[in-house]
Amino acid sequence: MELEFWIKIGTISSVLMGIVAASSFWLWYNKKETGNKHERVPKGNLGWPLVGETIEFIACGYTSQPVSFMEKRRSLYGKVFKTHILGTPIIVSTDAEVNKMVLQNHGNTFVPAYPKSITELLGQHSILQINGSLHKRVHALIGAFLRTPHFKARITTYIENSVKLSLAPWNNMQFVYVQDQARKITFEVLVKVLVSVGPGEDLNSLKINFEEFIKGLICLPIKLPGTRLYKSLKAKERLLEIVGRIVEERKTAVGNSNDNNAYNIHTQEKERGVGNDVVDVLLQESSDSDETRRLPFDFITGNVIEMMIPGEETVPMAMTLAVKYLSDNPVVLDHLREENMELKKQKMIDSSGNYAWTDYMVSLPFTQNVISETLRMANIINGVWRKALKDVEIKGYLIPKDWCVLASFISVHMAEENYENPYQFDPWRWEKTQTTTNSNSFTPFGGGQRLCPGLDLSRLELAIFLHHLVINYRWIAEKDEIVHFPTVKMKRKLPIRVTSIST
Ligand code: HEM
Repeated sequence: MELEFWIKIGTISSVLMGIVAASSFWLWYNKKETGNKHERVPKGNLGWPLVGETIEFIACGYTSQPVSFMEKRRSLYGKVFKTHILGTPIIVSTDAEVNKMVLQNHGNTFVPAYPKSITELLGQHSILQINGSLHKRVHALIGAFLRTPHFKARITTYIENSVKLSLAPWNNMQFVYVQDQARKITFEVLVKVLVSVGPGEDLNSLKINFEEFIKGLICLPIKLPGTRLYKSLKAKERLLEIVGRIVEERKTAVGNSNDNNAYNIHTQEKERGVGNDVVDVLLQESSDSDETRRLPFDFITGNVIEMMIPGEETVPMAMTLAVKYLSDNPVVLDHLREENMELKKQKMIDSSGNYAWTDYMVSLPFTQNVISETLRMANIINGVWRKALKDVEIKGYLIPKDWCVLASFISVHMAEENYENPYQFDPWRWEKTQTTTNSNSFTPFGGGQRLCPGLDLSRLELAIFLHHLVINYRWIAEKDEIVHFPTVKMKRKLPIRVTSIST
């Protein structure tokens, strides 16, 4: 009994000593960072040892105002401050100009920084992780391909068909769960863009395994059998197998149809991004006459899967939140319906009746404003993380080498100084000359070297979805809430009851 007592006392003392030692280190570290050269490091508080200010950060993510974590510190320390969240000390910028400088990344000072579980799952050649000239080249190839008239025409028709097919049975459903329906539509489109796989067995396997794969993006970075990370890595192996087989078949088919290898095309054509999907575009690069520039097979298969990550959750969440905001703002919905009914009428008069890319992207200005306003308020990607490769000074703030920076988009999008009544869903604000989608204060798709190449594709998908939704249906949304952590979601997947509009 006595021995047990002393063991307990011994254990408690060791734990206490550990806490004291960690706290002393922490105080020293905090002081070190604010002293001498680090006077110019932004002010702030690194919080508790190990956890820093993570608990408050996460707690705010579960409220209706996740930006309150940033706002509180901004009012205490200024627009750029330091904190310690999710296992790392970090400098947070809520300043549009500082964010711009970080994103522009002159002199390649900043590299993407992700939690360990994400880097484990991404693979070292992922477009999301690579830097320098290879990144520039791959980014430009994908961007150029997605801008080709050939791609725009094909994908417009494909998305239209996919949306119409998905919306058709809504009339017979008691509740439509918008979040699920939107996910189904957008995953099909994404897979079409990347590997041209249509509905069927391969699409189902890709969907099942991709869902398993992304569950591990935010988890404990332990790779033992049975752990979340391990299961996700296994799912990625299965994804690589499926995509690998498709890429192999494509290579063989092209090789058989043309002895000179159809992928060995003229450089100018490559720059124009000719091809039917991202696999085609990357395969063209794997046959470059300059051996040093050839993209290896693993690079192509890995990247096709990794490019699904930024596209898979973002577009369906934007669709879902657009429906949510429209349900809460009937005047906006009426105006949106009017504009889209008008286009429909015009198309019925027009002999072909077909819609083109420009119909959705140019001829529906109010719809595009609804999309901009949805992206501003939804903050589906609420900011990006970077790591400084050297000491860098921006607007008088010093970001020391090896520190992480969070360029917080949500803080800029929800600040009164940038948007009047920022919590009001007001698509008309985009008609005012000073509010433009090209400004530093509007960055839902990031900016600079890593500006989202799927920007126009996302706007197109959203416009097609909204068009066919509002011309065909009226709806009443059930009560639901937006959750902001770890990613933006609707608590109940946004159930709505629809009635069709008879024409
Ligand atoms: C509403 C929808 C979307 C939003 C809000 C969004 C947002 C973003 C943001 C903020 C970045 C920059 C990340 C960074 O700087 O580290 C990004 C990058 C990227 N996005 Fe999107 N995205 C969307 C849709 C898509 C789609 C549909 C695709 C697929 C074609 C896509 C593909 C990519 C890729 C490949 C990158 C990496 C670019 C690079 O690092 O060079 N995104 N996206």
